[in-house]
Amino acid sequence: MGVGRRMKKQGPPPPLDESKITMLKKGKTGGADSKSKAVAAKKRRRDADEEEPATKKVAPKKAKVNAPAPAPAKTSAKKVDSKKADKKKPVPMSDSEDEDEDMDEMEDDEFDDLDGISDGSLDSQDEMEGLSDLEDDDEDDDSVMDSDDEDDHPREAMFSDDEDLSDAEEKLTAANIEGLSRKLDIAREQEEEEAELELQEAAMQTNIAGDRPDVFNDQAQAGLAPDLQLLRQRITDTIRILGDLKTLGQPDKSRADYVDLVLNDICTYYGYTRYLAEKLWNLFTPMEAFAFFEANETPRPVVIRTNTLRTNRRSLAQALINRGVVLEPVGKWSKVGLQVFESAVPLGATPEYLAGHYILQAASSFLPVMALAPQPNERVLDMAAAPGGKTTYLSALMRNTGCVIANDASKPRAKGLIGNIHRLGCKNTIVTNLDARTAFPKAMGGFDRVLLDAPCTGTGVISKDAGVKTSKDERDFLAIPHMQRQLLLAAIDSVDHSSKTGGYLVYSTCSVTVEENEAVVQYVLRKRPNVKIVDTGLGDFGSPGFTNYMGKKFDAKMALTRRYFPHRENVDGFYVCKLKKIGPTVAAKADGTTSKDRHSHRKGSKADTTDDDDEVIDKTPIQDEEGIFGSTEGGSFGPFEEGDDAERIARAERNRLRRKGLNPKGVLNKPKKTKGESKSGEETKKPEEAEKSSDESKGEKKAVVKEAKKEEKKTEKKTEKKTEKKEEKKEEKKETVKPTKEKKEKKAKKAAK
Ligand SMILES: C[S@@+](CC[C@H](N)C(=O)[O-])C[C@H]1O[C@@H](n2cnc3c(N)ncnc32)[C@H](O)[C@@H]1O
Repeated sequence: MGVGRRMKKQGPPPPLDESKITMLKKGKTGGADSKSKAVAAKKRRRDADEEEPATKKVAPKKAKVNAPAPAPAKTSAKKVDSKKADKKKPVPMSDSEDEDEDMDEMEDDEFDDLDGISDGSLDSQDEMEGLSDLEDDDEDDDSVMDSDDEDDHPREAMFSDDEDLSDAEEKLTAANIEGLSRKLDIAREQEEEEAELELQEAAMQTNIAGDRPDVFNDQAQAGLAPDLQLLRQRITDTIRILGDLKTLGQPDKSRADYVDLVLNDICTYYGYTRYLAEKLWNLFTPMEAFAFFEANETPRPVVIRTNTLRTNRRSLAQALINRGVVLEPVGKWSKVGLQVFESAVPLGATPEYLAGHYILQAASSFLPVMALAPQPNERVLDMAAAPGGKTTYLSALMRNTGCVIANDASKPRAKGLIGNIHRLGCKNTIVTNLDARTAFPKAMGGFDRVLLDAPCTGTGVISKDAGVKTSKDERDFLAIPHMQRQLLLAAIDSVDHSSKTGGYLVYSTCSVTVEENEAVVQYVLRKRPNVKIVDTGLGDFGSPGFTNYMGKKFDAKMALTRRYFPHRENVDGFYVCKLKKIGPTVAAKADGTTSKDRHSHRKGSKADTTDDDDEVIDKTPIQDEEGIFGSTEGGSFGPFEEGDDAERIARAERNRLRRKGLNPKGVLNKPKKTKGESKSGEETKKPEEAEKSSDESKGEKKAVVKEAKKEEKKTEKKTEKKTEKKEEKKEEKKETVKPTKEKKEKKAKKAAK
């Protein structure tokens, strides 16, 4: 079965909904709620199984393997019906009333001084024709307000019932009946597929005594292209065996043998490098890893974000429906997202798009902004901002007040950023084009909040960019986390810990690897004890971050960080960590004395005179109820210094070349090619890849090569010295030989005489 057929079979992805999180999570994640979720999921499945007799049977996949007993399954029709019933359920009055009350309170307490601000947003709205539904706008404004104060009741704030959700859906249903019925058909098909998948899963989990499939004898005939269907079958068989190795495994084969086999098959079937396949495999149980690899083969749903600076979600939905777009609210977790199922018009060219009423934005990239929860009138830094999906959301949540500094190191990308800022009408935003590792907080500091949506390897967005499967190697997984650490340290130092409204920063990546997420956070916790991990306020959506991984322990609060996966939440793979700065960063001088906080530019403090060349290492002994923050007691992942990185990277580079059968000396000492000259073979990078890992990561790679060259030169010098010495010795020998020759000649002459 080819990739295309696989996709066809799976159909379009299901709508985004946190209630769809049913995947079992791996024990080794150490995630706080993973076990309970898994148990709940199992229980749901068991309950459903008891309620309903089997209506479908799984045919035996291979003659060789005994077919597992058919498990009872939920009928898809039932699922669809219950879904419909759910949809028709009105939002309980009490909830919405409560919410209104809450909002009133919030307005009174916190936003008394924002009259002018709402005027501002209405002004901009008035500019747009046909968008005069001020009541609606007020609702959306409220939605902006209640997304904050994460320290009080983050969950309620973020996941309170969406006041316009039920209304909007009713209207959408009436106006869009044909499209929605088509959508329901699609949903039904999907449910059927899901039911079948569940059956397959159940079949995989069935433990049949005496059934020991010999997957090792299934080797494809040498020299022939692999039969993808057989390969897939063997992957599922091997995963089943790994689930119960004792009963199903061959006595002479170890777990490592099976893992090796299935990893090779995954590489062949899905097209990953062995290095990346292994890295991703290690994040999950075998069964879940399979689900993850599968999910990477299908696109995520198309989502647009309503720009509340220009319109509100209800008006936007109506306008797009009139143009033949089939859509619905993205889920209760967002008040501005719309999931698009079908569109008769290109979404990037509608009049609403051009007027900046919405932006095409992956659902997962709403999350870091929601976690940061910027407040009106604050000063916010978006450190790596292009193309601006998150910047423009920040600006909207701040209702075009305060100031957002949107920075990006890439000039071409910064141009795209400016385009989006203009289109969406963000008037509180300034664009800078700086290397955030060194520019902040030197150029500017003292921000109330900082967002670092870091450049990453992109392992969370493989469905969008399949190139990641083969382009990311060991070098990238050393150089990119190195840059992420540098950026995050700069982000921390740019936050004003004494901000009255903030003092927060959010670190996010669209990658699922531990090196780029928990390990980076762990590193900065050690380097900056003046920050602590706090709740993201994103509720139960997503999974907790790893508190331990492959024997390495992280800070216990790492469970407060959130992970999102394509196969669990049907969103791009993503990581979100929220930090609170609780004290000043202190610069350590060479003589051991410390200077004052270097990030108080805003207040004109004299502390700004800190020597910028000093390495900033926070030595403030700040404690919380559990002891010193950032303590890595018992852990082994975090502590290492910048210098260590360079050495590790250089070593990895040499090893990589050797593994490829190349001579590191020859490759690394090659003279530099001039601009425009193409590089040879494996050194060539695709443009999109180059963009992803950014100019800066290229800089990192150059540094790697430089480092390696240094080492090579050292060894060259040594060998030169050795050969010099050898030659000297030879000369000496010659000289010692000469006199004996002369003596012999003299003797011979004498004898002749
Ligand atoms: C994941 S993207 C940001 C996406 C953006 N936040 C959004 O939502 O549209 C990472 C960005 O980091 C930028 N970048 C890479 N290295 C950087 C550095 N040293 N300083 C600032 N920006 C950098 C890249 O140019 C890229 O645009």
